[in-house]
Amino acid sequence: MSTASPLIIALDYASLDAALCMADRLDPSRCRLKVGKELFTRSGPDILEALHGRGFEVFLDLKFHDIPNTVAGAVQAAAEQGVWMVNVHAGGGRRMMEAARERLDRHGLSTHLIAVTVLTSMEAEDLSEVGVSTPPAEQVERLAVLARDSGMHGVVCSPQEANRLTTLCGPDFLKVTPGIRPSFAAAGDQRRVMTPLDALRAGSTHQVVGRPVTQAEDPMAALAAIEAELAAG
Ligand SMILES: O=c1ccn([C@@H]2O[C@H](COP(=O)(O)O)[C@@H](O)[C@H]2O)c(=O)[nH]1
Repeated sequence: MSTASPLIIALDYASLDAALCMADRLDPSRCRLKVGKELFTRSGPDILEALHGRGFEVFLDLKFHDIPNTVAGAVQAAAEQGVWMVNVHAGGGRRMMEAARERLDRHGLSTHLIAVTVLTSMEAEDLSEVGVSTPPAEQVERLAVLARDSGMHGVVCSPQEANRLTTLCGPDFLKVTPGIRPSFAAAGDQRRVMTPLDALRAGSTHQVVGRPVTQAEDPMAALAAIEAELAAG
């Protein structure tokens, strides 16, 4: 089932059972789901089958980053399992991204392919330690333009950069934004954050929300509060 909601709930759980327990409280008409490294490493493709069987569209967030041939094969494997969206690291470069896109096109696979720019947990100091002296917002812009030119359908960025990327890359370019923190939630390890309403107003096309919902005392109440905030926009 497809949904008009911009919300993607991150199922960051250590077991298939725990993830499905949460999925069974959610409704595919109200959100999409994201499967990341921890859950996929524990459960393998079974989790995708289980979520698809429950009617959810799934973002497989494995952030592939390797040589072009390897990434193209991994993206093809993900798309053949029917995921709605898959991603690579833009830092893998133009040839890697082009190879991934070309592989999808060659096999007629319509999965959305996006690229991670700068992780939302990183700030200027973190970038500087890995040899990037450019400020985060500028680095995001550089990688987003490269991603667009390499055939990506959009990027993962912080909502703080969404507005500028709409100007740079066009309104149809997807801005998938983790780093969503409602006023009631702690930032934790995230650094470049925004509230759901501010992210919506900034032009985020999809909002990834994990712990503010999954670790809330009452996850359904937390989700409803986020939906109410978005409805005000
Ligand atoms: O830059 C990025 C890329 C991916 N993520 C993922 O999004 C969720 C966010 O979860 P929260 O609990 O809401 O912080 C998580 O699965 C990350 O792996 C990201 O945060 N930043």
